Amino acid sequence: MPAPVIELDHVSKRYPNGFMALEKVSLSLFPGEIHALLGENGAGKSTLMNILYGVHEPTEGGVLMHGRQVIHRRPADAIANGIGMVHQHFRLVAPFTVAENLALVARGERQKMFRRQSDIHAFMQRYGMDLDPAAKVKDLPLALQQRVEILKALVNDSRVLLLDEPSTILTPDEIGALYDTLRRISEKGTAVAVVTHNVDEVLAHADRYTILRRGKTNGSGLTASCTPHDLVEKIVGRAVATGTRIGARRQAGKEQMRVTAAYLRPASGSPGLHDINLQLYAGEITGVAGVEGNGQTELFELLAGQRQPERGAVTRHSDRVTVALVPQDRHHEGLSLDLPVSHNLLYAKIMRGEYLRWGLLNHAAISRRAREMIAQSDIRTDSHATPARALSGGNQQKIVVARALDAAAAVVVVYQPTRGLDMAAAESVLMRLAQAADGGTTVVIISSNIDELIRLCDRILVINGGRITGEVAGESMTPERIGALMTTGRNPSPQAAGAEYV
Ligand SMILES: Nc1ncnc2c1ncn2[C@@H]1O[C@H](COP(=O)(O)OP(=O)(O)OP(=O)(O)O)[C@@H](O)[C@H]1O
Repeated sequence: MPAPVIELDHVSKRYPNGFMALEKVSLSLFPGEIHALLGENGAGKSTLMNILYGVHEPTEGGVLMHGRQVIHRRPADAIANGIGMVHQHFRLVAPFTVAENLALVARGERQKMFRRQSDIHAFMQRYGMDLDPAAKVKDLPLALQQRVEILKALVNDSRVLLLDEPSTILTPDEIGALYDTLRRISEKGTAVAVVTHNVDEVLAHADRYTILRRGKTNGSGLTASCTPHDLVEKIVGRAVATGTRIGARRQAGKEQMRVTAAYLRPASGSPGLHDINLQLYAGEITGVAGVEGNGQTELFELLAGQRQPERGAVTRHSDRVTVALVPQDRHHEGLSLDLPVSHNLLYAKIMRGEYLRWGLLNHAAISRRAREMIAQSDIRTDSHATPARALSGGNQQKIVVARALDAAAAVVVVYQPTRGLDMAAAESVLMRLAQAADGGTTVVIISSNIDELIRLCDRILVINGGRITGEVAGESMTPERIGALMTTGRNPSPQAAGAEYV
């Protein structure tokens, strides 16, 4: 077996607040291999990646490259040593072209090279990618923006490529294509490490895995010798039942909200919305499936009341119909990162004056309720007083979902509610949405995760190019049927049951 390119040798990381996020973790990344890093929310995956990439320094232990100890005090040190990283939130300059984005990060002589179209093509083709160097990043779909991020990470001849949850924004086909690209990259001798929560993806595409649990290694080895069951048990410490229907099919109650012939003009990066008609009923879960960027954000904004249609209308049954939201961009819209977990959980209620006593904030009541919500949603935090910024991405997501479900709103609109959550947390969020609907709440779930929609929803609308291209319910909710509507806007066969709009 070849020698590892990079190793972590008994690395521990204690954050300034005293929290021990990693404890004596060792890991080796080999050239030519795809290594999956798994673990529940808060297990320490991002901390580990950030140590490899020079964002954090280990408190104890060392980082070795080609067997020699290196010290990365900042990402620039790691980049200079041939480490590239693709972050979950892309760091591209959207109005710039693909070529300009690559040239921006190129160092030394390579800068010149990234100004010549022919050289850029040759560079991309090395990894089997064929993007238009003159395309503006903002006009590319997310899956292609991700390719630009990968190329950016490779521009300076990286020998190590790190990717933080790259598959969460992709459809199943796009995930396959991503791993084809990663395989080509690894075959060139680069060591690839991917953080993911998706066990099936790991078994299908990765060579080796490491599982973190509460900051410690809880298993590692070759994927060829393990089953999904083995991995799940090591990740969450118990078996998790996934794949079965969540809740019985529900009977729709009274109409709560209606969208009539809504239209939004297409804009750069947005297909707009065209003739959207939708009725939402109490006690029903409506799914909206689609490849990202097909009008989901715009539909969310209409339902949230953040935007008015240019034609058509969005009406609520009465003024008493309130809407709670789980937004797409939880960092900017969902959380105040510097406020404590407790205030983030109860933000809307605090703002409405529900936690005032004698005109002052009732901190005891806020803490009490926050602690209950933290326990109920299994939010992993030192304390309710910890700033939201110090929580792992998945635990931040749990705060946003817990707050939306605590609002007792008539309608809850959630955007990718389980993105970035581990299997156990994802199951718990889906169960809680089901319980809310069983209790009479109207739930709308916008997601590109077809399996999750089929398990949870009573009916699923498919959105493509800003239009609703079909609606399926009951037995017609199959991945094939929905997948076909998502990508082509057509039912796979004319005999298939269910409505289709053209
Ligand atoms: N800056 C910080 N200060 C204090 N604690 C932190 C800080 N960053 C992370 N932590 C804590 O360290 C632990 C590990 O966090 P990390 O982000 O590495 O987890 P993760 O495995 O990537 O989780 P997720 O899947 O939710 O993204 C968490 O409990 C988190 O609250």
